[in-house]
Amino acid sequence: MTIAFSKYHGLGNDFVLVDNRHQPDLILTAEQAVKWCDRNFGIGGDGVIFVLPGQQGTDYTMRILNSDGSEPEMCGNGIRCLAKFIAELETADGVPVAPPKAYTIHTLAGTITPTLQPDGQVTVDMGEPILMAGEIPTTLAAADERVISKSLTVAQQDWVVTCVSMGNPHCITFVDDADAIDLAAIGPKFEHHEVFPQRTNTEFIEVMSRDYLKMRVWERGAGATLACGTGACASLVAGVLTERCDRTATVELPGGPLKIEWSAIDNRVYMTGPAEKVFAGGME
Ligand SMILES: N[C@@H](CCC[C@H](N)C(=O)O)C(=O)O
Repeated sequence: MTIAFSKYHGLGNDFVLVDNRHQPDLILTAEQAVKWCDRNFGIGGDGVIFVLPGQQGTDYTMRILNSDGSEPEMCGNGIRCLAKFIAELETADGVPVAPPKAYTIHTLAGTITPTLQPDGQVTVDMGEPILMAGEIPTTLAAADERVISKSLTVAQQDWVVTCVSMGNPHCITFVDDADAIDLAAIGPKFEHHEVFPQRTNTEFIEVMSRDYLKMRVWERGAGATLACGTGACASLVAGVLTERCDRTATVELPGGPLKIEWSAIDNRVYMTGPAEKVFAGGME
């Protein structure tokens, strides 16, 4: 059977999008998703994203499989791509889509709301950051304590880390030179460290100014990627918690910049950035 797909990316964090609206179960297995994501033998991507019927009163449900087949709770760049994909599907169904247009999306991290903007960007209400160690999860502190500037030894080096969940776990470390980090060598050691029972995404952040952060990321289940939306949000939160940056900042990733705000009014994090369609096709 041939399954139709569309390929999108958000700042080079690339995904294969699948229309799964007609049934509640995923139409691909984790093994198929791994093959589809293969850059030599498949379509190529950091993950496969499925749009399913809404749950609990939401418009739609998003599920995602990382390129290693594991299922994360949320994906920031992916949900911007998903919003554009939904607009594509609705337009094909004859439903008019006029930005600004918001969709409520059920995810494993709760309800997330992306809004298509008239300029083509997508703003996402990413919800409130989760700061308690037990909920991130990490054993770096007691379950009901925050993990702010804690020492962690990884690969015989001492690091100072702050941990934040945006529905998925992030370990943030501030460094003098983000470009000097050997991601392929150190990233897996953070990802699989015993203090992260569900593994972790890791962000290496260089503070350029109070409103400009430079970030490189090693993603759980996907490795080094060109951008990570939840990671950019978590890093901004970590920057505020450690008094390194303002509540609104640009986070520069290898794939380009994201605008991030952690609102002092409602405690929610807002992310704005692009999402682009690359091509469409069919896969066995
Ligand atoms: N790239 C994504 C995050 C995707 C999930 C991540 N690899 C995980 O396992 O938590 C983003 O833009 O947020």
